[in-house]
Amino acid sequence: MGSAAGPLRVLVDMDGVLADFEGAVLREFRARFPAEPRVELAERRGFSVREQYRNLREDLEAKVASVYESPGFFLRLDPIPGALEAMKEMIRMQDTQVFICTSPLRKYEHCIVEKYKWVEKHLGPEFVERIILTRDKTVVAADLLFDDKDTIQGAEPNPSWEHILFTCCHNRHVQLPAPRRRLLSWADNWKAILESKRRQ
Ligand SMILES: Nc1ncnc2c1ncn2[C@H]1C[C@H](O)[C@@H](COP(=O)(O)O)O1
Ligand SMILES: [Mg+2]
Repeated sequence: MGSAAGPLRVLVDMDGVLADFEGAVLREFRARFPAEPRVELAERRGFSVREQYRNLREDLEAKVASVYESPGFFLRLDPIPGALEAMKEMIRMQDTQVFICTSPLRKYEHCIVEKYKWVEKHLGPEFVERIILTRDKTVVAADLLFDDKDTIQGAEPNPSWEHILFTCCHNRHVQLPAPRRRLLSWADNWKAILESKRRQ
């Protein structure tokens, strides 16, 4: 893929990259369970918010899950700063195909429809056409995947994309081995990452 074989194909994850999942979990957990201990964003470690709450106290796992499994949770997520502007710019770039690649919760009742509604509300119908919903991102063919999950595994042991780790509260302490790359935020130079991939 890339310049020799056609347009650059870019996958952009949703939770933690376009939509502020972590901020909303903490805000809504605090509102629903004000007397319970919680994990502040500065203390988050590891992708699974559920696992960290379980380690804090076993019964908190179900409580935190009930927050993000509630109707309206995914629709209420705030956009990550700069994400909407970057996506609208990226989709207009020449020789570039942009897709939103996101995994639904196993308990998918509200999550799936609300992800579609969120994209329509914040990015518009042209991006709704570009949603890829999958529990396995390794089988999707692309040049780049911007994603906040530090380890992405699935059926394909050698995915075609380069995973760019998007910095989020739970992964900022992860030391990436060379040659893995990060995007620190949407204010960081995402265009340089796209251009570097075109030249490969
Ligand atoms: N940090 C997270 N902890 C638990 N669950 C999470 C977290 N971030 C996202 N999720 C949920 C929400 C999505 O439905 C899936 C996968 O998200 P993705 O950003 O596509 O990896 O898990
Ligand atoms: Mg994510």
